Amino acid sequence: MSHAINFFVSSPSRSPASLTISRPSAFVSTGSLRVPVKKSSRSFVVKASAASDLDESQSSPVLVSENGSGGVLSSVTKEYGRNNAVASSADSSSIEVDTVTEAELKENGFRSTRRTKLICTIGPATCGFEQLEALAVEGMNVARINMCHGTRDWHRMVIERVRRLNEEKGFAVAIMMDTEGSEIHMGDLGGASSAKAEDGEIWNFTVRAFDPPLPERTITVNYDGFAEDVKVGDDLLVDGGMVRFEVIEKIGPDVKCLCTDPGLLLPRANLTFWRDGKLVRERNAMLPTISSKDWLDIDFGIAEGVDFIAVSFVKSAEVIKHLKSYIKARARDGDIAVIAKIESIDSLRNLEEIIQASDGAMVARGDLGAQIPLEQVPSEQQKIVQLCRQLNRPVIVASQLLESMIEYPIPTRAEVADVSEAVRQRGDALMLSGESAMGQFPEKALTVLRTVSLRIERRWREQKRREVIELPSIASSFSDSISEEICNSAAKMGNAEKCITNGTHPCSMLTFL
Ligand SMILES: Nc1ncnc2c1ncn2[C@@H]1O[C@H](COP(=O)(O)OP(=O)(O)O)[C@@H](O)[C@H]1O
Ligand SMILES: C=C(OP(=O)(O)O)C(=O)O
Ligand SMILES: [K+]
Ligand SMILES: [Mg+2]
Repeated sequence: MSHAINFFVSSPSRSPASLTISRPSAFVSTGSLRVPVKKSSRSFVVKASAASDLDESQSSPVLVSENGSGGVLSSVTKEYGRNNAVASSADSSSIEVDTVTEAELKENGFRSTRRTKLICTIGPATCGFEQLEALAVEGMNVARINMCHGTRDWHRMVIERVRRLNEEKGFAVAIMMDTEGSEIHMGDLGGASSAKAEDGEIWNFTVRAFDPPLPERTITVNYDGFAEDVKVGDDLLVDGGMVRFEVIEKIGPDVKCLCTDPGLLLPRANLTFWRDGKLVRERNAMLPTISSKDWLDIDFGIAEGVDFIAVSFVKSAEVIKHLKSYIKARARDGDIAVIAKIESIDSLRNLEEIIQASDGAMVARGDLGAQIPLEQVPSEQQKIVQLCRQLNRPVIVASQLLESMIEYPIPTRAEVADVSEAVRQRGDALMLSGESAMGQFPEKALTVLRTVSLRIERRWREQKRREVIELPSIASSFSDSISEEICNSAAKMGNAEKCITNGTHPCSMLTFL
């Protein structure tokens, strides 16, 4: 048994448009959840329905035109005209399309079969209307805004642009708001976009507040207990170990640290400290998952009608349940899907109940890799993805999928293998972070995600065609079992025949004769 979870974004001008996240599961579907988007009276539906995820007619995202006929976004290629948002089709009910390239249009006959959804973190590199449109054309399904960065006015501007893109150009891009969470992190570097820490340099980590500019080699820390909690000899990991320091001296609110692994410091990067090879987490465990600032951001998200709220550093199911009832009481026309970010040891400990309580989960590998040994991250990813599939929850694989593309136009082969693996595991969505927020090649990175996803998905379909059908025996009498054998043989031969027409070696048919 398999089924699909559909993400619909319907707009008054062109409704309903839907995005489908589909995946097989041994479990029966759970029903549907309708979420309103107030400003544009757009609605968002998470709906489960019976469908095979390898069935092209069921698994592809759908954009449907005003009159209900299937259509394709004309803005995807110059050839199809940018102003006319929807093209008509002969068979209105069966055409299912996504944003597609011209090549895909030709190859698939106006049908995109991509089931893996693509999420882009929006930042300075992609917040312009045209940049957002370029991402939508490349296949962005969800725009993510990270409340760790930027002001609410900035995020509102991005939300308005995405809504305008949907209304004017016919896209169906959803909005995901990601909470800051109350983990320990650095300040904003006094306005600098980054700072380089070199091997052997001494930096001052302090809880004192400064007016910009900051004194040289100074990092402010958001957590008052920081200087108290660290000890001389502790390792201080920035952004999950991208830069590493050793604590060498404590002077009141200042902590002097020696850079032992050089690298680029980014504003508001996360900080973790390790003692004797173990993460120090006593204080972290006491911090609330949703801080008072996060609650204000959540109110903002509800007022703006975001489609998803991703909760950072979830520790238990309780916080998800609390947030869901909070949203239910406040969101006017419905609901907002709550995504649990799995990025801490606590979330791994309470994984099943957290996923059960959530509408979906994110494997947030960036911070997860700072909390557990790096070599454990791939197996945890696999476990989370599998569990989400069993529990019928969509799952996002996030962080560093194409990290090198922040600077370079092509990915490393290892990155391509990582993306392929996430799709092969049947992750429902892949997410770009720095690659799209502040990288030099956001569109190219998205193209890599799209093409790799399509390639792996095509492979499943080919494999599926070759699969030997296992048909359970259900006959209760001798004559029924004869009928059953005949039917089973016919089904197997039909399947084998399909293999031949698809180029499979005819010898494979022998198995069925
Ligand atoms: N709204 C924003 N304004 C400015 N910079 C941003 C914004 N969103 C993201 N960025 C930049 O992109 C980087 C990667 O984004 P993301 O992964 O969402 O954040 P983080 O690295 O804090 O987890 C951030 O470190 C930050 O430098
Ligand atoms: C997605 C993640 O969270 P954020 O980018 O908000 O730190 C992560 O840690 O992998
Ligand atoms: K965040
Ligand atoms: Mg994180």
